Formats: sequence, structure tokens, C-alpha cells
Amino acid sequence: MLSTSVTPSEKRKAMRAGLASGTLQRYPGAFTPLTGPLIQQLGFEGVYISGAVMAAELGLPDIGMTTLTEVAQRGREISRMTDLPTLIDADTGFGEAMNVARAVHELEDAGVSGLHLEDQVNPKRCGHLDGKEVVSLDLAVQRIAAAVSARRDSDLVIMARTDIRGVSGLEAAKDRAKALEAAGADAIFPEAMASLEEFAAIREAVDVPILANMTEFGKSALFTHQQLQDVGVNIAIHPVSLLRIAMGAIERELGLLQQTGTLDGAVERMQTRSRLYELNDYAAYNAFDEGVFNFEVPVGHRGDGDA
Ligand SMILES: C[C@](O)(C(=O)O)[C@H](CC(=O)O)C(=O)O
Ligand SMILES: [Mg+2]
Repeated sequence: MLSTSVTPSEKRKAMRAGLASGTLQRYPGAFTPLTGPLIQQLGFEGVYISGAVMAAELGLPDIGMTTLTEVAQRGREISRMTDLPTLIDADTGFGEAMNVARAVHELEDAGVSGLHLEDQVNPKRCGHLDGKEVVSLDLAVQRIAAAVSARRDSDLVIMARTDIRGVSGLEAAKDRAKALEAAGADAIFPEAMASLEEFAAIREAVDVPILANMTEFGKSALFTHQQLQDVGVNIAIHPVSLLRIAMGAIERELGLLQQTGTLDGAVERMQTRSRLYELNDYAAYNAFDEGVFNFEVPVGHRGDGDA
């Protein structure tokens, strides 16, 4: 009720334990806080908080237009509603070293368990589009080193994302992954890998956990969790999937309403009121209310003359 009773510290430890477990950690992207409890109830290991989704929801392109305040707020809203660890997309860190440090503090305070920082230049773009540019190795390393030295909770997971595969190829991605690991990254997010073999090559290059981004309509095929686990991937994200599923349904049903003047035929496809109330845990609020307000005040204690 109201929020999770699992502390940020416990969630960060859980995220680290999951990454070290040898079992693939599955993090669907929560496109709204309400999907956090659902992801948890269905038995996933964690919740991803996507920059692309946050931007899209605001009607903006995913080119670094969202502010740290907005991102931290969304991180807090989603982390609050789940017992699971959360991994948030911190894009390029909202500037260079000092801004990255500030971002780490804000996101830590928001209660996220981990964050990833990428090596694109600003304005950044979706990692699965062409025409990306990356910063120099020095600058990429500085961003990670700044994040690592700024964190106050040593369990906060600092993940380094490199977009260099789509710019300079796999060999460059392996080299950069190694350098980012040496800079203190707890995990590596190799963006836009073309095949399972490429994930295996990154696995070979570094000792820290690696992430696979299973975004639809991108550069990577949608490998199964088993396939990813078999090549040594530690965590899979499905960043924008829930937004795409929901928006697909919304567009279809809105069209129906526009054409027929009623949504009667769509009701059977909707989440029911009772299921929604279950996710929002109405029962717990009722129980709380009954415990606090519906008690008997002993005669002589009402303060109204006990008339
Ligand atoms: C993972 C990602 O950074 C995100 O913001 O969710 C995006 C996802 C996408 O646009 O499909 C990305 O750059 O891959
Ligand atoms: Mg992003």
C-alpha cells in the first residue's frame, strides 16, 4: 500500500545478487508506475525505466530533451510502486563529469537501484538508429569515473552503455567495453549488437555483467531469454515493449470508437475494474481505513461532553 516496504539499499543488493547469480535477469520497461506491480506479480526480476518511453510519453523525441528533474521524478514514481530493483536510463548524464555526478545523486535519492550512462554525443538519439556519434574514449571514461566516485551507496549499480558498435564496429565495441570496465563500470550495455555472436564476443571481452537490449524494430533480433542466457548475457531489457503494446491497442480501439460511436465491443479486451483495483491494492487501503477511523471511542474520551 502507498509504496514498497523494500528499501533502496535492499533493492540495490538484490540487483547485484541477481546480476551475479548466473541466471538471466529479466527487466521489462514500466511505461507507467502502474505497470510496476504487474511486472512484479508476473515474476520478473526487475523493472526498467526507459528514456525513450519517458520522452515519448511527453510527446518528445528521444534526443535528450527530458530534464534530470523529470527523469528522477519518473524514477521515483516507478521505484516506489515495486519491490523489485529498478534500472534507469540516464542517457548521456545530462552534461559532463560534474553534471553526471549531480545526476547520480538525484537518481540515488529517487530510489533507483542502477542507472546507465552512454557515450553518445549530445544531442543523442535512439541507439538503434543510424547516424549516431560517440564521444572520445577519454570523455566516455570520465563520465563513468565521475558517476562511480559520486555515488554515496556503493551498491548503486553504475552501468556503462557504449553505442560505438553502430559507429565503428564490433572490435571498437570490445575495446571500449574493456576501458569502461577499467573505469569502474559495474556492468556493460553494448548497444545495437547485430547477433548472438556479438553478445558472446562482448561477454568474452569483459568480466562484469552485460546487458541485452531487446527493443523492437531495432538492430538486434528479438532473441529469447534462453538464447541470451546461453551466450552469457546477465540482464535483458524490453524497454519500450509495454508502451508499444498499449499504444497499439489504444489506436485500434480509439479507431473503433470513432467509427462506431461506442466501445461496447472492446470491453472484453479491456482490463477489468476489479483487476485494476487489485493492482492498486484497494483492499489494503480499506483495511487501513477501518483500522484507523472505524474504531470505538470509549465513553469519557470523546471530548464533546459525551452527550
Ligand atoms: C534503451 C533505450 O535507450 C531506451 O530509452 O529505452 C532505447 C530504446 C529504443 O529506442 O528502442 C535505445 O536507445 O535503444
Ligand atoms: Mg534511452
